Amino acid sequence: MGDGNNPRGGGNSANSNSNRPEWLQQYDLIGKIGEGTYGLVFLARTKSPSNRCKSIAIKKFKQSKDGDGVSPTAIREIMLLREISHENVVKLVNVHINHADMSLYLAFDYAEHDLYEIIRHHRDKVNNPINHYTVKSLLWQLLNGLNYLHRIYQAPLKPLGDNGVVVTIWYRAPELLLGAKHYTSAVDMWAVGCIFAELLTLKPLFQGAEVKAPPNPFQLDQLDKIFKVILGHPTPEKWPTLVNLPHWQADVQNIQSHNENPGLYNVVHLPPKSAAYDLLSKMLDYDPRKRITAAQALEHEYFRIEPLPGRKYHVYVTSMPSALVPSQPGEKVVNYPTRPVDTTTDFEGTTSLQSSQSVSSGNAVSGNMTGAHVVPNRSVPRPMPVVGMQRMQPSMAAYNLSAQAGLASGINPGGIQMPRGVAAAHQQQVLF
Ligand SMILES: Nc1ncnc2c1ncn2[C@@H]1O[C@H](COP(=O)(O)OP(=O)(O)OP(=O)(O)O)[C@@H](O)[C@H]1O
Repeated sequence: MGDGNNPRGGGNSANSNSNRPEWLQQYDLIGKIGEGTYGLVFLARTKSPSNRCKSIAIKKFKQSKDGDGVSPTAIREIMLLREISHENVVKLVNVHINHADMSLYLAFDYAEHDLYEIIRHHRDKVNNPINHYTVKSLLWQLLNGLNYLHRIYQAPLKPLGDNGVVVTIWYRAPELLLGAKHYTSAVDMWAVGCIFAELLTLKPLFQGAEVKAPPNPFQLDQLDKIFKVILGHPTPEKWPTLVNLPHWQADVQNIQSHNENPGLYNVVHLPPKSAAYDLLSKMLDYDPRKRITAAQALEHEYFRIEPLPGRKYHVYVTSMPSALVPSQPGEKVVNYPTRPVDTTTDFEGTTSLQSSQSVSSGNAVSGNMTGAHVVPNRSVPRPMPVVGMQRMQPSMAAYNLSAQAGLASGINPGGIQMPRGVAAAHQQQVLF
């Protein structure tokens, strides 16, 4: 891409003869690093003299379904992201529209690691739990970013779409599984609780099997895992609004047939009187109205006792984020793997016929190559996408609230030229 013709500037593209827009020339494309619901994500390096070799994550949005310009989803995300500035939330640094085909590219600060890789490293490679300081630091940073987003994006909360599916099933709050119609900040806190437990045990806490068709929020196996395996089934005494949830009424027999549970503390191997367990159980309170908020969680005793959490992702010591620096002198430094990069895929998602190779993103700046391997296919659910010790994507609630708030007050998303069809789509968004 560097020469405006070749997407990688290194001559190894499958698509070297396509016409590249001028803005692409400020980057060297390294390769594909991920794929989400809304498009592909690439690692690139800036080429400007002041910013030489700064790693950037470029997210290319899929075209809207009708092929009619930039999708309302993308516009919503940009509007939200432009307002966000927080040390624990990944930063949007640039927005580009390729006018030839109206494709949209968002450039973010690059997050070197993610929780999935850290957990996998401990589980599969080193066979050791993550140290308490790191768990606490990751959790604190996650809560700090989330608290910022929840402060910014408050009620009214976004009604869910028809099938209500918004969060990877393993991290989905019970009220959503039982058919709640609104996405709330309490939903995020449930997911944080699940992630906290997973950081402690290196295993997803509630690993239900998802039934995808027909689309339905009611996921019996997931509810089973929560009610039967870990927490016991909820009662209207403890959760009064439970009886109003559509699937509680409809499937009450099915749900209530389970009684036994081993106790959460046994599963996460925490003393029941510990501060860590107290915080975890408050994040996993069935009643969303009683569930601890991000602000309350940050004030919890767990974060006031030793080891105190490392709070800033951008303070690097021996080129590692502070959360990953061991707390005790003499404690072993863990060299976490950096994000794998598929150097064979270009911005069009076209895979070259060249042999597949992977660049350690951590070494990308110095140009080092590692051995050949491709980006692992993460077909199973993984820790909620909002998470990353360096990276946090806003919650869906935040996205949608931003869209509503922004549109209601007439905010233009950063002077972006609106392609055909976007204005009409905007109008539709404010109607729900
Ligand atoms: N700023 C970033 N730095 C490093 N990697 C990133 C960054 N943004 C995204 N990625 C990688 O790209 C993947 C896809 O990101 P994307 O934001 O498109 O989707 P997601 O949030 O993972 O999932 P979904 O959008 O489906 O909820 C991520 O899982 C991550 O591996």
